[in-house]
Amino acid sequence: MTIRLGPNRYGKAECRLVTVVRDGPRHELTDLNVSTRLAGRLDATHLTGDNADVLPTDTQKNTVYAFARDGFAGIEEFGLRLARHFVTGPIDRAQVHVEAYGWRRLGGHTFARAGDEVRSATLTATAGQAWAVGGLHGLTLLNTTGSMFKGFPRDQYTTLPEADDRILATAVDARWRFATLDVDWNAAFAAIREGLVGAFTDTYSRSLQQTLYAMGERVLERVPEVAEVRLALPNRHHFLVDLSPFGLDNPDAVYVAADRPYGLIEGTVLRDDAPLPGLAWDLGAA
Ligand SMILES: O=c1[nH]c(=O)c2[nH]c(=O)[nH]c2[nH]1
Repeated sequence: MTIRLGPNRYGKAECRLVTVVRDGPRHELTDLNVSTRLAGRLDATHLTGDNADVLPTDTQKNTVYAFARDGFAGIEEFGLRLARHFVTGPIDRAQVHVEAYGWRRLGGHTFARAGDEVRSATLTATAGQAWAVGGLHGLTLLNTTGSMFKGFPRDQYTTLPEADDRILATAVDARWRFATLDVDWNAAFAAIREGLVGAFTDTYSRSLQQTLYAMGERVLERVPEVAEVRLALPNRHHFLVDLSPFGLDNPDAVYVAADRPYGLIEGTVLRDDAPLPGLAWDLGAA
């Protein structure tokens, strides 16, 4: 029997980091969660415990804080700078994942945490190349009309009535791959978010699948730097309550907001001429 070391990587997970830019009375706040992952020639530490090639995860954490000292032009730029820094010597691949929690401004120096919405960025570097993936998670959207679901096959297990007008709700989980690193990151994020929300709002939806495609398509139409959009949209079902036991009708007024189970609609929308993803999505095996 032969046993060998398979794919491996290591890093510091979830470095929580808040930055304040104090240019005048109007302060800027960022609230981040940064994770690092390094991979390369790391056989020795696993096989013999020789740590000569192991940059401590504690050092990685300190580097994250030090690199934040002078601010950054978007979390993508911050992650890219860090990922490139970590690629040296035996480390031939590095990935930095940054999550940014939203804060709503209440005043010059006062903020309120803004819901569950999270912006993310995953930056991957090798010695010669780098890739950027952005993301938006936990943005819950709901249309009270403009959505139907009908024409589906029926068999002996089908109970779902056809819906001409239903509530459509989802919590957007989107990631997109940039074709280039020459990007105005914050402007791109704003345009992408607007594209996702705009397409959800505007699309007369015959299925959440159709809405998913429209959302990805809108991003690709509006933001030329994006090559590919991956979406996972939970269908947050809202079922009409049967009020007939109480002698009442229900003119599309009262719904149960179901928790589980939920439909999960997933899909990728991409350009025909999208460059190959390389390590953008996955740091990969050695
Ligand atoms: O938009 C929808 N897509 C489905 O695939 C599906 N399946 C289901 O039960 N309801 C819905 N709604």
